[in-house]
Amino acid sequence: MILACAEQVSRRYGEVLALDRVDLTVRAGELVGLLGPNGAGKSTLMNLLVGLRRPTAGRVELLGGDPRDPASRRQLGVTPQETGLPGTLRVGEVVDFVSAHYPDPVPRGELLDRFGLTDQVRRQTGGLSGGQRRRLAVALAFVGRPRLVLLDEPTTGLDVEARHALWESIRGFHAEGGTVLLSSHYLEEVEALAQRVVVIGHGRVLADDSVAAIRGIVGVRRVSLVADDLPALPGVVATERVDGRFQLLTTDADQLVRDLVATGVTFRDLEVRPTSLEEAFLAITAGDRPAPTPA
Ligand SMILES: Nc1ncnc2c1ncn2[C@@H]1O[C@H](COP(=O)(O)OP(=O)(O)OP(=O)(O)O)[C@@H](O)[C@H]1O
Repeated sequence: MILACAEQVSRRYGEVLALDRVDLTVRAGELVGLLGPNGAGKSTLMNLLVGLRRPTAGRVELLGGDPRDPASRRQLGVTPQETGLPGTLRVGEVVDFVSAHYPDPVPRGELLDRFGLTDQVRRQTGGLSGGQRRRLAVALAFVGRPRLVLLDEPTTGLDVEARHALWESIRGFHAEGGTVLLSSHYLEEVEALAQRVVVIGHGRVLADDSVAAIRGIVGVRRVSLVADDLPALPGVVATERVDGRFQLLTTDADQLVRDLVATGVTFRDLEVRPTSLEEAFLAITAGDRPAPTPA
């Protein structure tokens, strides 16, 4: 059963095409990661799916209806990227306020316990640490026992321990049958939680596949060196020459370096480093673009 979908959705903000003919389907019971660099269009897609904005073109559906219709959002839980909590209200009061909107909310104690906020129940939200505030914002998405939860970069600003605790809560919800769409910059986070990853870059869906398949793509390394010329080498996904340095992208840097040495070509100043997510995807998607002319 499909709980959320976007079909050929585009969204324009003036001159900026934030989403370009995006297709996405989230089925009941899935935990889907939306992965992409800054400005890729993740938040825009989430905002369309929850009815905060309208697509410029294409169609979005949420829980069988139009997301802009409040009835479609009754079984939805959301944590947007930025949340404002009333600073003078206590944590317990905020939870009670949100709970009051639902017929069968998760009991306050249980919710706070699940999100590690039990000791903060009497604290004013204005006095919480950034991480505690974020945990509360995420917890509120779960109050109404939603069928589907959309979390926009839920662990931003959390330290490692808090991040892992939050992952546990999200996993717990999913294990009980809940459906989750969560966005992240971090492959590590998506890997820890999701089975399926949708990669977005420059407003387009670049990949929609299993975590393992995406891992393979993002495992690209950048081997860079200075040389007068280089022969063609196996396993190179993309080659660039910038300021006299060759930049080779490959999924097996060790083998590439062995092959390079075997060619006998003279080179110096060898560097091997991981590519950023953005670089990796640019490289993959630039596959059919001609390499830049040597400087
Ligand atoms: N309200 C807006 N007005 C104008 N441009 C916008 C607006 N919201 C988003 N954009 C632009 O749309 C593009 C996609 O932004 P979006 O926030 O959806 O990306 P994102 O993947 O969520 O990024 P981040 O990871 O930085 O949150 C960006 O170029 C952004 O500047």
